[in-house]
Amino acid sequence: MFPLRLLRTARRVLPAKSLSTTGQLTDLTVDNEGIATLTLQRAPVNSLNVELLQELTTVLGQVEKDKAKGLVLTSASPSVFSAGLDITEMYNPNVERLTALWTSLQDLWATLYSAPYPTAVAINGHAPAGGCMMALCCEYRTMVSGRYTIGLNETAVGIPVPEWLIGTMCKVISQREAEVALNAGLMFTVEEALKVGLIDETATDKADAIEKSKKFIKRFDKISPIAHSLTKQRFRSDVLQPFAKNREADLNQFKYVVLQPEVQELLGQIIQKLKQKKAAK
Ligand SMILES: CCCCCCCCCC/C=C/CC(=O)SCCNC(=O)CCNC(=O)[C@H](O)C(C)(C)COP(=O)(O)OP(=O)(O)OC[C@H]1O[C@@H](n2cnc3c(N)ncnc32)[C@H](O)[C@@H]1OP(=O)(O)O
Repeated sequence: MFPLRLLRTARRVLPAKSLSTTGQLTDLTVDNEGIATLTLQRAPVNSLNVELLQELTTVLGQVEKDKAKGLVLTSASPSVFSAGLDITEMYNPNVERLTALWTSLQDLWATLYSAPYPTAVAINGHAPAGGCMMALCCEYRTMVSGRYTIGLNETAVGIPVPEWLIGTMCKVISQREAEVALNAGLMFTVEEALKVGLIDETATDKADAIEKSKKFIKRFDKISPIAHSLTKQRFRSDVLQPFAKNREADLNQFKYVVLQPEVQELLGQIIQKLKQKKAAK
């Protein structure tokens, strides 16, 4: 049996104002054609803390409930799509908050990856780690050309990449390219990302990236929502199903790894480096 939420029967085209909301950390607008644009706006770099993760998952639920035609994800920052998990949430953490951080990340991944509506991302800047994760969940990736990087650099910050994220990456680029990149925490330039298929096309600026993303969503105008959502589900179920069974173990592994003294030391060094970089600007 398929989960009920995947049986998406109809898309509604509502006037822009009826669906738009502005949270503290995100902004949701819906255009006249019913395409939702969700903008990350946690300055300065959209790092994912508990509140942003939870707000994103709530807004995605709203997009589904309101039967938007599709979703474009982007960022309000001029140069960063998202810097990934908020590193300060993992450094000397309160264990309850660390649990909430990982559970909220799991919820966001599962909700976005299994979204029954078409999804595209306009990556308008750097997208390391959790930023890349959100982009990988979408069905189409457009990235603004420039000196930006994208990739899963978790190992570089001391975090082993979980199986569900490896699975998500291997659905997009070849297993060989993924293994080489993830084992060493390598980041891709925009050109490299295009070459390996991590992004689908480049854009000249954010407006162009959003336009290209919307063009992708419009491909589904003549496709039955049930046909789309169930086919998408079938492509992704081999990653989603084991994840659902192993959530608790995944959480425990994350907490165990993050609380190791050597990982704490590494996270402290990264925070220091980011501070020094800022001071040198
Ligand atoms: C087996 C199971 C267990 C394992 C589970 C792991 C699974 C992984 C799944 C997904 C999760 C991933 C983990 C992560 O996401 S870790 C985060 C990794 N992120 C990074 O390494 C990015 C670090 N940041 C940068 O490289 C750069 O900031 C940037 C994004 C390239 C932007 O550069 P820019 O020059 O524009 O900006 P600054 O560097 O000056 O930064 C501006 C301020 O923002 C602060 N900052 C930056 N990044 C973060 C961050 N990730 N968290 C918190 N804060 C961040 C920076 O310190 C500056 O702050 P300031 O203004 O107060 O000085």
